[in-house]
Amino acid sequence: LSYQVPINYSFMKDGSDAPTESYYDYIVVGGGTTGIPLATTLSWASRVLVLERGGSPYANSNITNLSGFTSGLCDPSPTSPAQRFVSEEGVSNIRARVLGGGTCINAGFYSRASRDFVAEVGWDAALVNRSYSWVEDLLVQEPWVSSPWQSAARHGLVEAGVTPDNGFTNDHLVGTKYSGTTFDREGRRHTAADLLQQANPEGIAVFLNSTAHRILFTSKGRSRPIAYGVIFTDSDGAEHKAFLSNGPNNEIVVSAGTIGSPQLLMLSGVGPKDHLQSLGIDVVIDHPFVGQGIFDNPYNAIYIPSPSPVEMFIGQLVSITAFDSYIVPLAGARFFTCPSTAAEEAEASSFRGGFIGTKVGKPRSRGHLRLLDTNPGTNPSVAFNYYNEREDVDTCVKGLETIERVVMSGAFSEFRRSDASFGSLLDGTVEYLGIARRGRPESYSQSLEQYCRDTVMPVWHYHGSCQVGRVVDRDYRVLGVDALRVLDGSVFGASPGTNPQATLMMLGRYMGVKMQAERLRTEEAPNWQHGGSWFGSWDQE
Ligand SMILES: Cc1cc2nc3c(=O)[nH]c(=O)nc-3n(C[C@H](O)[C@H](O)[C@H](O)COP(=O)(O)OP(=O)(O)OC[C@H]3O[C@@H](n4cnc5c(N)ncnc54)[C@H](O)[C@@H]3O)c2cc1C
Repeated sequence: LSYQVPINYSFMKDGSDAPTESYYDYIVVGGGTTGIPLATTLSWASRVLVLERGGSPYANSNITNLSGFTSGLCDPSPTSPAQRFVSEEGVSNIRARVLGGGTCINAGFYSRASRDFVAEVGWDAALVNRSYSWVEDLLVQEPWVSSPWQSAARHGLVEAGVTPDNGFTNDHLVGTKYSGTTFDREGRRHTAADLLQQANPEGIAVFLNSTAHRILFTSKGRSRPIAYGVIFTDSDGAEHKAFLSNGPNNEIVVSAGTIGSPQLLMLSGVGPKDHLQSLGIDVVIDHPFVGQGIFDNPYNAIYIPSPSPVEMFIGQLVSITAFDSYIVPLAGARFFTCPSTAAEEAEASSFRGGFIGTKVGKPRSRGHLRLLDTNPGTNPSVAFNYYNEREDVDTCVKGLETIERVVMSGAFSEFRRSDASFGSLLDGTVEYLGIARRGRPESYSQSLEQYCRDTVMPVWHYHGSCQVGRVVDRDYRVLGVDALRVLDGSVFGASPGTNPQATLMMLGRYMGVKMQAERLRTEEAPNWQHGGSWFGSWDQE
């Protein structure tokens, strides 16, 4: 792959250049982590349209360079690739809005799902391995030891008992490990959008700044509704319609992410009947579980000011404990808060220190998502119900106890002030995060449970709003309707055991291979003959 920026794919256009009406074999809504490898793969035997509400990642240095990571997350503009939302419990969160989706704004940590997870969801293990390898060959870099802080954290984790030391592996293993990263040694980010270099340019169209408003269904002469098109608007607000060509295998695939996919289903009349009717949405099918059961991995970090300078470090080192928590060190930048004054900016640039956080690996707490209005640009209202379940709190507390052993280890002593007790670090983190202290304990060291609840933040790995068995079947087809699938992080009923980007890119490739094989089995030749396509008009340019 080439990593020159900006990449201008011949098939990537602004939505304002889209025809008013056009026809495809597949319409993929959401050019993100899962949607791009899917569309890229399908483009070799079909005509595929990708609709992405965000812009191109290639001209934005906050995306393309590691040094822009925190600035990118703090960009509050209406077109920011990192769209913010606040959950019903008041916890600030982020969703992607850019071609490449979450891979353009994430921390780059790359780790395969556990073998148990692959077996539980019933995937073909050989194809899973081939699909992971496809992604890894194209995007994933081996980690490297870049700083003494990183090295001290690693040895501290082993000293704290998170063993064995597994060295470098992309596999999900209990112990401490380095994993792959989508940043290279020059700090350049490699994203799912780069996978489009593998697409067949004749078989794919990508429209940017194109927001899907509604999936069109018909029940005419049928026992159940079938999806046949998508209405979308470009950045000027002009409306376009994309339709499926005739063909038994042609489908719409919603890959708009854990927030965007249930939102689009509901806007299209697929969701809990009472909720849709309360917003005046015509019900296509009563689907009570759309948006229900959403979850996020709660994460609690501890800020450790350092007496020595610290280089920026994210997303390569992790400890996976036997009690299913993830201990994640990050350093060298002011993570988790966005400077809003000149003084805070100055402080951010002179930042010295790091964070060690604990994430509940398999959260039990479940929440819900509901629409606030019928505008696809409005963030739905989401409750994750962090720490509603006792087991999640217990896992957090055990994680904090592990972090205490890391911070107080001999290996880590160079990066901890000599007078710092664990309790003072907990209280210092509460100050750093700007949490009001009314009703809080004298010191959080006396109540780790309360620390878990008071300082919970997301680690942006939410899933579960269109779960297999409740909203989609095991092939990700939406139950009760035809020609419609959902494929992205929303379909998981449980966490893949690790950070999801590896498994979602793998899943896009995996399903692309399977869907293409199904098509080729039932058709004699690639389906190039359908009428009314945009290909004609582009060929004339
Ligand atoms: C800040 C941050 C850090 C993270 N760090 C890591 C990490 O280090 N490692 C890791 O493995 N994971 C990480 N993650 C999580 C991971 O990136 C996400 O889980 C993953 O990218 C989600 O993939 P997806 O395909 O479900 O959705 P996305 O990649 O979000 O794709 C959905 C796409 O659909 C588009 N869309 C939505 N609605 C519409 C619509 N109506 N019309 C058209 N387009 C639409 C969106 O703009 C988006 O591009 C992180 C996430 C964030 C936000």
